[in-house]
Amino acid sequence: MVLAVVPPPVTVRVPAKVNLHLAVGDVRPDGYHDLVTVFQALSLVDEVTVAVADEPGVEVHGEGADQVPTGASNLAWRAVQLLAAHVGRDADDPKVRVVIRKAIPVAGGMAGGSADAAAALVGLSSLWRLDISRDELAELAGKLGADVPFALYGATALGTGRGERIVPVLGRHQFHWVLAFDRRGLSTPDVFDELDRLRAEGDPPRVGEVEAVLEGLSSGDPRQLALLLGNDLQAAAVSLRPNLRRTLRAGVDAGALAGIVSGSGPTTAFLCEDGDAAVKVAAELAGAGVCRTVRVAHGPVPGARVITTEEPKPTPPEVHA
Ligand SMILES: C[C@](O)(CO)[C@H](O)COP(=O)(O)OP(=O)(O)OC[C@H]1O[C@@H](n2ccc(N)nc2=O)[C@H](O)[C@@H]1O
Ligand SMILES: Nc1ncnc2c1ncn2[C@@H]1O[C@H](COP(=O)(O)OP(=O)(O)OP(=O)(O)O)[C@@H](O)[C@H]1O
Repeated sequence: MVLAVVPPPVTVRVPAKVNLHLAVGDVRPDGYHDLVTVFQALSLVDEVTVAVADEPGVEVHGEGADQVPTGASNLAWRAVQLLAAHVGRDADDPKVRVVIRKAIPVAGGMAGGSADAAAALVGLSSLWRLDISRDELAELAGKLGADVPFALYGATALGTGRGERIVPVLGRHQFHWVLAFDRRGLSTPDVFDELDRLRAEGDPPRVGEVEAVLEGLSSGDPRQLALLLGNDLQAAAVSLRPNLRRTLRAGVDAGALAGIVSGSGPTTAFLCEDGDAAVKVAAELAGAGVCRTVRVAHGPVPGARVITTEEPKPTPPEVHA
């Protein structure tokens, strides 16, 4: 008699991102925009478990779970199907169950869905014992979305092309952040469309050169980096959500060194002097009543990686506004 050994489930922890610098070029014929961006992975993480199962599907728990599709459009499920097809398995019946525990806000500009997709790729590579390099996974990741490759690598990185071409940025310094979640999400294509509209009408501000940001990062001085943070999508996000202006002001009034919209928003990210300052800014911002929830995080942290079940999940202090 031959007994089939079912491999144990694999859990992957994967970070959210903030763009320290996001320069957006003109719209391309394929509808995308060329970007030059600096990503940083933060200690705000989703956890994704993949397991062999007769009943395939996706389960979502945690932050914003009710807004996440559990069918074929879930980005983690699309990752399962893409990897299955790539290695010659049955993509329509991959015999996998995916459980997502979310802490990254949905449609928040922090690449939450992209993170889950990257985690599914890493988790399945381990579950199926695939001999596949991170660079080969990154190729597949880029097909799922512009932000997915970065979630594989984490840390701090320069992104070009649609944002999917990643080069690591070396650095030993930790930075401390406060994140303000807005009451509702924003659609990424809507924010890019709004930027095109604003540019057709006038000349919204553009960020400076990326080199200065890379120097600010290597100095390790949050005061220097704070002066260099910039996001071309910020004007568009604020145009669609004028309340973000008040949130950005409230964070700086609370003592943050600088505040920016994270990616396409509406999450706002505040760089702080150190960990203690971040806790103080978070408490004050929560009291200002300008957002739904406030979190403290630090970065850079590693990209998607398999964790052992003993490893406790970091629980960033949560302050309800
Ligand atoms: C805003 C950022 O988060 C910054 O890192 C990303 O550019 C967005 O990355 P993403 O959500 O992974 O984006 P995708 O899922 O690939 O694309 C969603 C939509 O965003 C717009 N999009 C995205 C990336 C890019 N370089 N140009 C774009 O115009 C396009 O309308 C695209 O159809
Ligand atoms: N696993 C997932 N987690 C979150 N959203 C998902 C997922 N799969 C599909 N979605 C859909 O994708 C949409 C965008 O979600 P996501 O949280 O990735 O946005 P985002 O963080 O703003 O993305 P980005 O920063 O990459 O532009 C959601 O509104 C949701 O309907």
